[in-house]
Amino acid sequence: MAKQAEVLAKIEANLHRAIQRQDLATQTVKFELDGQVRACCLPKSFTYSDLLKSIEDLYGNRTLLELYNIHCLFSRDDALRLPITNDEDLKNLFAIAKVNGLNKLTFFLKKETTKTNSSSKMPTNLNDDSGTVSDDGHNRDAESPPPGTLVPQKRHPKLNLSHKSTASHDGGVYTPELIDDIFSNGSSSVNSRESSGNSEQDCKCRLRTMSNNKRTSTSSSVSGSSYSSQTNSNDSNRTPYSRSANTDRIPQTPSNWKLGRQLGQGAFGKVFLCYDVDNGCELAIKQIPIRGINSDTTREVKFLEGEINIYRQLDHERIVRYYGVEQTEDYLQIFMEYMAGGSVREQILNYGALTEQLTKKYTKQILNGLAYLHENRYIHRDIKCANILRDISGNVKLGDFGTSKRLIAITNNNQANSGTIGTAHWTAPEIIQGNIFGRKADIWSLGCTIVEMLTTGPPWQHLQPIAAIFHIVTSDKPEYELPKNVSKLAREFIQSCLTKDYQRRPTATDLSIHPFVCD
Ligand SMILES: Nc1ncnc2c1ncn2[C@@H]1O[C@H](COP(=O)(O)OP(=O)(O)OP(=O)(O)O)[C@@H](O)[C@H]1O
Repeated sequence: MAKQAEVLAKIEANLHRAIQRQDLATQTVKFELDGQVRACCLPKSFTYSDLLKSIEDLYGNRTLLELYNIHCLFSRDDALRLPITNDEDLKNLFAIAKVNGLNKLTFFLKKETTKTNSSSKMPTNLNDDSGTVSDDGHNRDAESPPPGTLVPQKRHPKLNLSHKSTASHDGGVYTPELIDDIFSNGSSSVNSRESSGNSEQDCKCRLRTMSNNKRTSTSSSVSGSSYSSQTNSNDSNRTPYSRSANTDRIPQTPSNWKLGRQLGQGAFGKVFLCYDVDNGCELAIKQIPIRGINSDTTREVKFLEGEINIYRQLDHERIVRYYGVEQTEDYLQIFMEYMAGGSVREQILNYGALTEQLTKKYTKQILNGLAYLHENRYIHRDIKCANILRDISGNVKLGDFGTSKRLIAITNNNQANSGTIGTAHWTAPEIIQGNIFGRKADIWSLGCTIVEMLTTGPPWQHLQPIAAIFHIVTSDKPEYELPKNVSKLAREFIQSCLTKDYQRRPTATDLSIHPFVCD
């Protein structure tokens, strides 16, 4: 009997060791194509051709011919996706995964067109093992799920934050960096947000706590444009989109308007001038193509609509005002305050790096906007010169807050291969490591943005996005070279923004008393 138990124990130990060996040699890799999530096992250091082979096995060989690009998800809350195009990208990816202790990689696959018309596009002799594909790319005819199919609920990797966060599907919401934050002011609303899980409801809750005295009054430094959204006790300065004086001044979405000239193009869509026929005002409108989106994306659009309706209530002289959102068959249209000077990115492209004097002025104004967002428990998530917009008087405001993550999901796009400069280089290390997405991440991005203003590019500007994010997580200090005449104070300010440990990184309020901006 004892002998039998001994033999059984030995077999069990051997089995255990074998399983462990197996675990070390392979890893689970997850794929998502048009909402179809599948997974397979690949060797620990697989090659680009292994990756393509797996995609072919899981989705059918014609998929490869239609594939536009393969993106890897780099942060656990889906804020950063980067293209994987060769073995070099994969090598960087493995290195980042190793540093971050990631065992599961997720790849997003995007087809050239959302509407798949495979029969006309594909050679007829191709071996198709995936059944017919419908307009939304879903496999309708397959009798049983294809190999590697995962249950749909698993679409987004669950956040595994070391601290409490607000609802995971929120856009630019607050995540406390420190455990103290959870129990300090606003803890009850954090809890209520977590329990409701309804982004619009939750944000309303939060905004109700915004006090009117936090709003700054219109100053002479602000644009003289009649569309400026500054609040003031004097209602004569109110935007035409404001409601009556005794409401919270939530701007109305224009209902009768004409499309004007194109102002610019970003990763997710085009921005146009928009003329409100009823009151003669000009706004900016961002049009994001959504024709042919699948049901997962429809859900993201709904969330974004809810969030923008909340952001409409944010009202500060350093924040570009949102005027609402509208959905048509073809586009999601976001109405915003028109900033006649365009972005600081364009300013740099047209006129070169900024002087320290101007950088200081912009930094001060960006800090004011950030402090307001952070006090109200929002995170911008995408601070960079392309999202700092200028009015006609040469003052700046923060634009595009809170929408980046949602737009990545809606357009299944990333910014690195869209002709725009992307976001990877401005991303804080804690985001790439998947630890937390808090206010301090905006401070890191601010540091990168100041480097961008002074040198025309962020730290590690010469690197490809995936190599840049590898260096962000592995290097002790970001790599950049400021012009020789940049002052010691400016250098210190940038260094403190780029403190790798987010717990030691200063807040926007701390920085607002730094001598660089107080002088
Ligand atoms: N509110 C606005 N007023 C005036 N022009 C704007 C406004 N918002 C955007 N633009 C113009 O449109 C361009 C594209 O803006 P968009 O926000 O789509 O992309 P981006 O921020 O430049 O890049 P990315 O998509 O990578 O964030 C800007 O560079 C700017 O010139």
